[in-house]
Amino acid sequence: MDLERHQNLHTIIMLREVIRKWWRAELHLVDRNGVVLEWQKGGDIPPTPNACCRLSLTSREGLRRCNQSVRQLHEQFRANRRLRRALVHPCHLQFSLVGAPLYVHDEYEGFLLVEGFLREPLSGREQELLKARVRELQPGAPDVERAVERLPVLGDTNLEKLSDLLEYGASEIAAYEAERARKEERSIQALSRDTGETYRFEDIIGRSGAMQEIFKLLEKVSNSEATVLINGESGTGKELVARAIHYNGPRRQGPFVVQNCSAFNDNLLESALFGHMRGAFTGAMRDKKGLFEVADGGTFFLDEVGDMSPALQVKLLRVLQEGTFLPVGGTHSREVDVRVIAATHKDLGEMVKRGEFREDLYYRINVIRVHLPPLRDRRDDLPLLVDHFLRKHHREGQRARGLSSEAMALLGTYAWPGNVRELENEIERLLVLGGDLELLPAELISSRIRDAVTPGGSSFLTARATGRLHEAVETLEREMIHQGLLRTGNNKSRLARELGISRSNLILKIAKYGLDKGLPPDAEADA
Ligand SMILES: Nc1ncnc2c1ncn2[C@@H]1O[C@H](COP(=O)(O)OP(=O)(O)OP(=O)(O)O)[C@@H](O)[C@H]1O
Repeated sequence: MDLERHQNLHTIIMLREVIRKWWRAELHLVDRNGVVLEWQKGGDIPPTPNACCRLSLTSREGLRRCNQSVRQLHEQFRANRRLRRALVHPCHLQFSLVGAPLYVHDEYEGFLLVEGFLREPLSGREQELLKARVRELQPGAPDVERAVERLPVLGDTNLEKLSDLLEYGASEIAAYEAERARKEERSIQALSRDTGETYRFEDIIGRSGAMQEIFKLLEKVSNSEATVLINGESGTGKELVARAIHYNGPRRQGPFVVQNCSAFNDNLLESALFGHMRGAFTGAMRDKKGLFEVADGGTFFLDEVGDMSPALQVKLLRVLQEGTFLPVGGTHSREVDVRVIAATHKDLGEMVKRGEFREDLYYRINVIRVHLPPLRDRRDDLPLLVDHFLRKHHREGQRARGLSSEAMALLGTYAWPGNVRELENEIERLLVLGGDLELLPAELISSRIRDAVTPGGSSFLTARATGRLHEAVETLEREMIHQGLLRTGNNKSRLARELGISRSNLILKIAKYGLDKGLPPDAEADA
């Protein structure tokens, strides 16, 4: 357990300040072995507000005695797992310690400690005795008189408050660690999905006839080593399908490498694909591996293969036929074992006819063809995809269960030029804007989409004549409040008067619809 990290938690920093200010005492974290984190640093002990403790801790013998007291308290906690409340323990020099045990995932991890306070004021004689003992530890120390005069004294009530604060600090650390574990678990899951499971066929969503045909084909394709050509408009899921083929096939343990052939100019693309030798061109300071070598033993997804220059088409053909290539500036060819999956939104057959794409390469990569239909041709898949993306981009604690029937109808009418990617982005945006709404209303859909479906856009709200009445009423209510907040500059009293409802009712509705984000401050409330 990294207690250093806990030192910097906001709660712990605040607690430390409060304890210093109210009781002139110091908060420490003690680890599961009973070691005070800050006292480990040898002579580098941070200044504690209690000057007597400071003098004691900076002497070897004083530090030993303090450590001993801390260890005794630690032993009590360790020996009894049922002790979950703060305990007070005597220290030397007539001081006391208080500690609250820290349990993370039900394991004892140490305790929060405050040292250096008296339980009762000292009599004159006791003060003299204390001064003498401090001087024994630190002969010649100045200001011992003053240090003893300013000692913090904590009666029962104060000690109770301090104990509560320490227990609160311990519970905050435990909550922080629980949240961290949850996050780690989530990112491990995400990582493991990323290395295979995400790309199961189940993650390709679609039940339309066209998609059913594709699934059948993918089952066969994955188990083979054949080169695949995926055809489809941008955003139809070409890369998703390529990954699924790789991660469901015999090369799943090997790398999956992606390169978009339209992203670079010819020279850069050649060097990216095949690598280069040092000095091959200005700026080539050292040998560099190409992506074909990186993909050795795995799959190389070449996106937009139709944008490759004729010179590179020749090189690609050679890798496909012989498994060899020459790095830029190289004299010896290299050998690789790579499965190629190529993709394009262009009609390669037509390009061959026009002489823009090599015929031999076309036949070499077109062994198996997968055609991904655009979203507008498989609208049956829309509800499934919407549902999938709502789940994919749902944030913890968010209420959104779905889209209102009106919103769904709107999406169903749109032409989706950007295909599934555009739909995914739209759902992600709706989830952000929808705040805590259970059903995401049509009014939140991008104006680009609304205008395309119902030119003029805003007529959508008034034109509505179907669907559930309570949904329609909620949509209208939300819209009126939203517009009103913008119009009045978040003046809730004025808006409540305009709407004919009480201010508190308005505030409740604003919270219900998640409209309180991004508005200017309510000047009246501030006043
Ligand atoms: N059938 C599908 N099921 C689930 N998600 C999909 C589907 N099709 C596409 N997506 C999602 O849409 C987004 C775009 O998909 P992808 O990048 O695979 O498309 P592409 O055809 O390769 O696009 P481009 O040609 O622009 O590179 C990704 O987030 C992908 O997960």
